[in-house]
Amino acid sequence: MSANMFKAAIAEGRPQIGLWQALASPYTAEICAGAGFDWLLIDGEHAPNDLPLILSQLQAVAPYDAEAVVRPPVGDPVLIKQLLDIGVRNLLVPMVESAAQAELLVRATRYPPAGIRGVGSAIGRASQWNRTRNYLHRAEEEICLLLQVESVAGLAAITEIAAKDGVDGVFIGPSDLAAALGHLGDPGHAEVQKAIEDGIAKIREAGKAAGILIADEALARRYLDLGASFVAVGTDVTILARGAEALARRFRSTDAAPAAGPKQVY
Ligand SMILES: O=C(O)C(=O)C[C@H](O)[C@@H](O)CO
Repeated sequence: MSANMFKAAIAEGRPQIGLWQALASPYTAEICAGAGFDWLLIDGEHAPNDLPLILSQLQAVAPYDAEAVVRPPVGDPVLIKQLLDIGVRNLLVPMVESAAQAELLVRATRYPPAGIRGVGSAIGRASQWNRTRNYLHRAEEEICLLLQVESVAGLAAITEIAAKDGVDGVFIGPSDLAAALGHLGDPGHAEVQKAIEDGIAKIREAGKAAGILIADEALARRYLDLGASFVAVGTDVTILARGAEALARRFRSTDAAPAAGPKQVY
């Protein structure tokens, strides 16, 4: 079993720069895997990713240095079992709000007696279908569990969540946190920024890795300076959408009507 270099790097505080994957495509995931990022977040919460599609993206990224981090739509131990069995080694679990929830999520990543992960390594990609020697007793050391704090309750419990044995890092979700603090759509609001910076400090005080997703370069560098060690700095969707729009504008005559957006069919 190869060592999880991403887990080791964030444990040592070595910055890991990531890119969000929301196009739900192994083809674009492979393009991004060769772009030079340390990690790619395969989003099962807000992108149309199901288990087979996540598997195909894991396989597409596997030959590259970029480490895949997968976000399930919810912190469900059954779904976590399935993700671990297809070979996910790094989990980012959304909306964690208590130490008790963190404890359950740690147990979901561990086999008995330490945890509740069901044993299916014989038919799982994670063990290379039992080609990996002693997988059952070694799996835990290479699994990286990252929990998201992005609500008022989560902020109140951030120290206890971060301190939990088995939690490798805490990610602050700026969009949901802004909404929770009454600033929907405005993660740059001073109150949100203070909560983020206080949160990073508390995660670091607990001796754990702090992470975030922020497309603003100045803020990303600010958080890295504050000690965040897994920072996603953009999304594949945004790169494609804004890049395509900018290119189209370069060739559209200035008096042409602006491109019509999609009919509101949803
Ligand atoms: O709350 C957040 O911000 C996140 O958790 C990241 C977002 O969910 C991501 O989808 C980008 O908007």
